[in-house]
Amino acid sequence: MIEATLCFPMRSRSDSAGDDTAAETANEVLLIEKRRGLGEGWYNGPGGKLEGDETPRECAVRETREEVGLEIDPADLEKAGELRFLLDGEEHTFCHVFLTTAFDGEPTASDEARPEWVDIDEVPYEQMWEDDRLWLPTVLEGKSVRGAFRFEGGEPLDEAEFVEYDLETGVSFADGD
Ligand SMILES: Nc1nc2c([nH]c(=O)n2[C@H]2C[C@H](O)[C@@H](COP(=O)(O)OP(=O)(O)OP(=O)(O)O)O2)c(=O)[nH]1
Repeated sequence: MIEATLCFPMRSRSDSAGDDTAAETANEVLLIEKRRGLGEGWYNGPGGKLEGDETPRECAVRETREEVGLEIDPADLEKAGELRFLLDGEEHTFCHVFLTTAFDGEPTASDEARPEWVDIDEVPYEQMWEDDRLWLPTVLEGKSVRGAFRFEGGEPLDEAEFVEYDLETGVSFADGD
């Protein structure tokens, strides 16, 4: 099973750079248009698969740096979700979702990603993974989620059919990840 992360930097519209604005007042989220790999051509948060023995937080920090050039202190990531993606009845990917309002730098495009600040009421769900509309609005409101999403039809996951899901909100997570 693949272990992966997603990171959603947030800011309030009036900010020109990241600061420690409370998540409750943030009304824009940094999405990327993914330029290659799984989910190519769709919007998502920065993120990717864990490498070596890194923790999910370390992975989210590294992927956000590599994809859009923002620097984040791992302690400033707020765990917001745990998502299980199942393909044809088998565990395929376990994804840790983080939010942050504290980061340094300006989002910059890379080979992998084109970053774009988006109003949280204008997230382009029609150009995203089909399940995202079910859990991302809750996450962007500052509530935690735990979900399982079933796909069928074989690899790759982004061409499989999304068939059903379970979702809990307002959950808590074990320390450390
Ligand atoms: N928003 C969202 N993200 C998803 C879903 N399913 C899924 O795997 N992801 C995320 C988890 C990872 O952050 C990302 C896939 O990892 P990745 O970006 O490293 O994949 P890749 O094939 O490009 O891998 P790589 O060659 O760059 O290592 O997609 C989904 O249903 N919704």
